[in-house]
Amino acid sequence: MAELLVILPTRAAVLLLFFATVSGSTGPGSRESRGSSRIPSQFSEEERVAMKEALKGAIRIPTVSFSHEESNTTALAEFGEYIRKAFPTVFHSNLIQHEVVGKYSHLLTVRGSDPSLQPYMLMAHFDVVPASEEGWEVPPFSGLEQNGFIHGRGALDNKNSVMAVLQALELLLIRKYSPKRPFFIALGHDEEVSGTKGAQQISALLQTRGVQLAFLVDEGSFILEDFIPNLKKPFAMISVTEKGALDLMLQVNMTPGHSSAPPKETSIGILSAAVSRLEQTPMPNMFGNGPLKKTLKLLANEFSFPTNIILGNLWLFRPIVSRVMERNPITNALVRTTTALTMFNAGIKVNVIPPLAQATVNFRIHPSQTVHEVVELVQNIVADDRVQLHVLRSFEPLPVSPSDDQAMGYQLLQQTIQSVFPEVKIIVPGICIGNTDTRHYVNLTNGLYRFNPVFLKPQDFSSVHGINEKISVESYQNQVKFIFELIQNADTYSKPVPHQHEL
Ligand SMILES: CCCCCCCC/C=C\CCCCCCCC(=O)N[C@@H](Cc1c[nH]c2ccccc12)C(=O)O
Ligand SMILES: [Zn+2]
Ligand SMILES: [Zn+2]
Repeated sequence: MAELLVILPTRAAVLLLFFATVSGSTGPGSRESRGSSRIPSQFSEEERVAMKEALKGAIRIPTVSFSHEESNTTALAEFGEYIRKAFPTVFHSNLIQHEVVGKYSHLLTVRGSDPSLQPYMLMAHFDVVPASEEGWEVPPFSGLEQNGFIHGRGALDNKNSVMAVLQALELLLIRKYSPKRPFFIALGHDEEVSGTKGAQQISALLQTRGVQLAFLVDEGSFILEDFIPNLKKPFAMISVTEKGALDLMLQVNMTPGHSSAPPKETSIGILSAAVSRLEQTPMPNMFGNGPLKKTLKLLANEFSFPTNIILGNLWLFRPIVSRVMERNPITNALVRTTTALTMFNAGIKVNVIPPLAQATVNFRIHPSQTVHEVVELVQNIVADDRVQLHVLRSFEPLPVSPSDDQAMGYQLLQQTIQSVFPEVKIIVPGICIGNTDTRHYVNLTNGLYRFNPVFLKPQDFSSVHGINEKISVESYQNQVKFIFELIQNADTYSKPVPHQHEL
């Protein structure tokens, strides 16, 4: 029953017709169709060159999201034209319905030859954060290839995924592959400014159509290398949850006056003390709650003595492990709600005691806390009635998606990682410390997975939203290979028989 594509009556006719109709030469019944027989993920030299050139072209379009109100809309529209030209087979296929949503985002509905199978969704976004040329080895929107790397803003976040998904589908269709399981491709244009015009609208549209997804895959985690001292082997982390967020504005209003006779305390002084208290008082360490325990348990075997024993016996060593994790900013973000002072505004003239001081603090909420709990903690830490708190935006941490042997999305990712990256022996569930468009789809599925099939080192992580963002040509080609295999694996997936427990 769960395998059924659930569609509400309103749009049922249109969508069922689209999913079910077998038409043209690419239909599963036709002689030309490859049906769901396995196609090897081998690409010619010409195809490999075309792949990387297509990514370079995508990077050259400066699809920058500056703020909620401001983005480079000319570039966003150009990007839409670009993908249509780069992937003609996808955009002309009668298996695929293409819709532009929220002016610039793209939703592709890929018909499966077996519409009774529950669809899944592949997600990515093509807007990027701004990049000035300062500090870059090559201009950020040049898409230049140097020493085997394609450079530029979006190379890792997240034009690589947009292009890899479309590229893999293009190559499958060229080989006459006809997917069995229906799926969606959702390409957002405003993820960097929270996805309300893109992903949120796509999600609303799919909800009106009554779509329920088996699972979805978005950005948000990688195959990590050198992130943990003493763990030399790379490990794939599939994020099964994501932190919540709270943007809190702290404000102090005081009577303005002449700076020659200042009061004992000013709005700036009061606010500075408040935000300093927040910075100096970290939110509670929540280690031991949530999926991190499973992550560490799976990683434990990969360490040598005594770390393997320590991580394998958290019931005993929990206090030590949680303290060690606090020392590094990334692992610290995994164990608690983080507090980041990101904006501060006050003062109008050098000789005026300012009436107003404002600071904005960005909290990323640990999966075992709520927005309300964090606001209460902030009130207690600030402990000053003169400091007003205004919630600018908030959302709760995302639910934890299943990672057991019955979880189709997780199992498919795991299986595909094992076949495309045989050198990666460790695959663990994890927490995404940043936010993604995934959260707009919580009503559509409980299988929300964040994973990019790309190797990432700490210095690469710094390049995301930083300088010298780049991806190796080999890495990108493997990403295409991964999607190429994932789509086929989704077509041959069968639920494992649950373990029989002996009486
Ligand atoms: C023991 C295990 C060690 C594990 C190490 C973990 C390493 C972390 C590696 C990768 C982390 C990837 C982070 C993904 C970031 C997600 C995308 C992003 O940057 N989003 C932005 C913008 C954004 C999108 N929606 C919202 C909503 C609210 C605020 C901001 C955003 C972001 O999170 O700021
Ligand atoms: Zn991103
Ligand atoms: Zn980003």
